[in-house]
Amino acid sequence: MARKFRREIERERRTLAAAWEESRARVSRSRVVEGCSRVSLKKKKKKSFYAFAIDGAWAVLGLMCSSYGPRYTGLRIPHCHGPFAVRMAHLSLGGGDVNGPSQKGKHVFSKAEFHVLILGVHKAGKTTLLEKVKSIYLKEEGLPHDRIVPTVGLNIGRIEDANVKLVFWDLGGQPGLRTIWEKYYEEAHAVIYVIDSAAASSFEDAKSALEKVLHHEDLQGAPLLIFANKQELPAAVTEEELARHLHLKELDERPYMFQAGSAYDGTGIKAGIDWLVEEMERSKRTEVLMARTETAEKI
Ligand SMILES: Nc1nc2c(ncn2[C@@H]2O[C@H](COP(=O)(O)OP(=O)(O)OP(=O)(O)O)[C@@H](O)[C@H]2O)c(=O)[nH]1
Ligand SMILES: [Mg+2]
Repeated sequence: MARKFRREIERERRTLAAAWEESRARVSRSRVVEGCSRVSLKKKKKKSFYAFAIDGAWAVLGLMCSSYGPRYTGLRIPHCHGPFAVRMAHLSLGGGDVNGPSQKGKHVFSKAEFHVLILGVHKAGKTTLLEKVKSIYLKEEGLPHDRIVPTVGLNIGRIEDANVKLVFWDLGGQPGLRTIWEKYYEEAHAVIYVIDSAAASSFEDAKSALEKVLHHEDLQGAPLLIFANKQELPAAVTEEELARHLHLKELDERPYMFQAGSAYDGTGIKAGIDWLVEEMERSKRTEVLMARTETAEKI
């Protein structure tokens, strides 16, 4: 009886000891888990601190590049202004994608792409101009003049400047083809309107076609470069004379420039494109088109 009683006490003691061991193991296991979570919490805090610091740096850089930077610091960062800066500040201040800083970097460093429409009446020299633009910027031979035929569809040219990508759309200028022009207006950031400065007989047609372009609501605010082409010909009028001939009233509402030049020898092309790029970079229209593209990308 006493032996039986002792065995029961022994069993009870072992059960209690096992329970005690189990509870100790559970506590230490939870400590290990807790320890882990503390470490990952620390890491998380560190990570979010770095993310915050990087975001802050982007914000400062963005604001420095915007119009506020030069105003308050007297420093202007070259080639870093206009919508590019606004975009940088916007992205860095949380307006960008939800995919984190790496995505922001991707957007900030990718070049802005602008679409430029090349319009004008037939034989003004649009396609020859596009070929010259490609040969100047891409440093490769364009099509020889005698192989350029009247345009029926669309010629596309892509070039990259130091800061931007430019996509040119060259359309046919024959009267029956001009109805196609407006299909491209909505997506265009700017227009190059080419005129044969040596063909006075075509000025009236060039003027009325240009007036229609300027009246179209899909092209509101688009910067306009009027390229007075074929300047190397003796009969060519200067850009001032051409401006007098055209006498365009609607021009006051948009950024515009008359540029004399030649698609044959390349004069005036770089100056014209430099002006156009600057105008596109600061244009309200560019901001609107960019916002529209971003929205479309998100959908
Ligand atoms: N002298 C001279 N001729 C030019 C110049 N640019 C173009 N041409 C000539 O003008 C003619 C018409 O040139 P295109 O480039 O085909 O004109 P376009 O405006 O594209 O004509 P469409 O496609 O019909 O609308 C061609 O014979 C060209 O060689 C230039 O700067 N100087
Ligand atoms: Mg053509």
